[in-house]
Amino acid sequence: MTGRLTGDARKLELSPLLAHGWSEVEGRDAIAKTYEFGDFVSAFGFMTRAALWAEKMNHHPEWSNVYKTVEVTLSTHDAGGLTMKDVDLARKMDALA
Ligand SMILES: C[C@H](O)[C@H](O)[C@H]1CNC2=NC(N)=NC(=O)C2=N1
Repeated sequence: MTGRLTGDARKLELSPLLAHGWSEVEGRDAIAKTYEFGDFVSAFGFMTRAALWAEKMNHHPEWSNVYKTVEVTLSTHDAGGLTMKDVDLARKMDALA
């Protein structure tokens, strides 16, 4: 089980994500991003594809959808904070969006 990301490793892994629309969540060891799509079907299609990957990775987002918008928060519940699983899922979601 990979441990929580801390120190230089955390900075190294998070900085590219923070440069691409991800933000650290106040009061939680988590990252979040809001995706805006052209229409509802595109937003839901993204969620569908991302869900299949999340299941394959056995790592699942906390997310919500309102019309064209998908809000995503990632953290590893078993570790109580951010791990490489969150980084990997974030990268995959950005690739799918
Ligand atoms: C039993 C199952 O493997 C665990 O509950 C997995 C499922 N998906 C998960 N997703 C996330 N975000 N964090 C976890 O700790 C986690 N654990």
